[in-house]
Amino acid sequence: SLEPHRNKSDFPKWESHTPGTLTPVNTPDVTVPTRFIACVSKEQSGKKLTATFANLGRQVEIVVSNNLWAVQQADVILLCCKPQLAHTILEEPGMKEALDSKLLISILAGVTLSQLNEWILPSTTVIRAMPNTPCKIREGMTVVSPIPESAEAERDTARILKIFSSIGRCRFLEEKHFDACTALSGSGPAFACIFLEAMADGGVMMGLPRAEALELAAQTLQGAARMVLQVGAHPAQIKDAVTTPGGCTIAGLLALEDGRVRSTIARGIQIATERASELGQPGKK
Ligand SMILES: NC(=O)C1=CN([C@@H]2O[C@H](COP(=O)(O)OP(=O)(O)OC[C@H]3O[C@@H](n4cnc5c(N)ncnc54)[C@H](OP(=O)(O)O)[C@@H]3O)[C@@H](O)[C@H]2O)C=CC1
Ligand SMILES: O=C(O)[C@@H]1CCC=N1
Repeated sequence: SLEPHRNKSDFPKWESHTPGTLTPVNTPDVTVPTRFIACVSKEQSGKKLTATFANLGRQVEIVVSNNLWAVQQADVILLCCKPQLAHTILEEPGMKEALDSKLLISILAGVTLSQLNEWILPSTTVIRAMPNTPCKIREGMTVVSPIPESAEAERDTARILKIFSSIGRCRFLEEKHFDACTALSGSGPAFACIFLEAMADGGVMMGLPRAEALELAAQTLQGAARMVLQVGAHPAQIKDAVTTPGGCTIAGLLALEDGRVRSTIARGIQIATERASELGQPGKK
């Protein structure tokens, strides 16, 4: 059994919106997008995306080098370019007007709301979102900045939840936390995969075939993570429940601690946060 490490009242309350949170309704829902347009700058990228969406059986219009036209067609615009390109794209002649009274969602690391607001009209609602790559399999984690108060706030909230809770968990957090979120959940899949690969390498070192070692490592990390998210167990409880006195788990844990595994991982998040804060900032590469 999992012995309690903390008071019940201390347990984290998962307030994220998850797939399935939003129940389908019979009446047509204006917050559900019905038309999708994807913009790229290179012909080659356009061809690649056309093939990708055709394989997925998805109806997406691909537009090459014509962002203005695409924005004119849209109610909700997702800005997904490299951080240093935002300024150029948003300041294209006619873009401000095309964005007038619309919802602009930026997933750009580092680029602040105050920067974005300088490049658009006050009538455009702009929010930040920080998704991660597991969104591709609807297991993403997206953090969204608070919706500014306005007459359209309720509709915008519904639209945002429709988009991001359909591809994983989605929660609102103040913008001041965005660089840390960028590091923790945005870059996190890369950090988790380093750990996953290292676990598999250990198995291979001890004679396990590579494919099986990877499967064991991936399912074990997924299982442990789900115990935290679904059961509400504290990570320390999960650790202690596996750790037989004098057994092999404690032997492995001590070897990991000798390698300063915790501070190394936590410092990785710290450094990535610091780097995220530089992205898209003037004078920084
Ligand atoms: N990678 C991740 O896990 C995450 C990334 N982000 C953020 O997402 C953004 C994109 O990152 P990433 O996906 O890695 O970058 P990519 O370079 O893979 O994607 C950028 C996309 O923008 C398109 N693009 C570039 N210039 C223009 C332009 N002038 N007009 C229209 N489209 C253009 C590119 O098309 P083309 O090839 O034709 O130029 C490409 O499809 C960054 O701001 C990053 O901070 C946020 C969360 C997670
Ligand atoms: O590495 C990056 O800059 C982006 C932001 C979050 C994940 N990847």
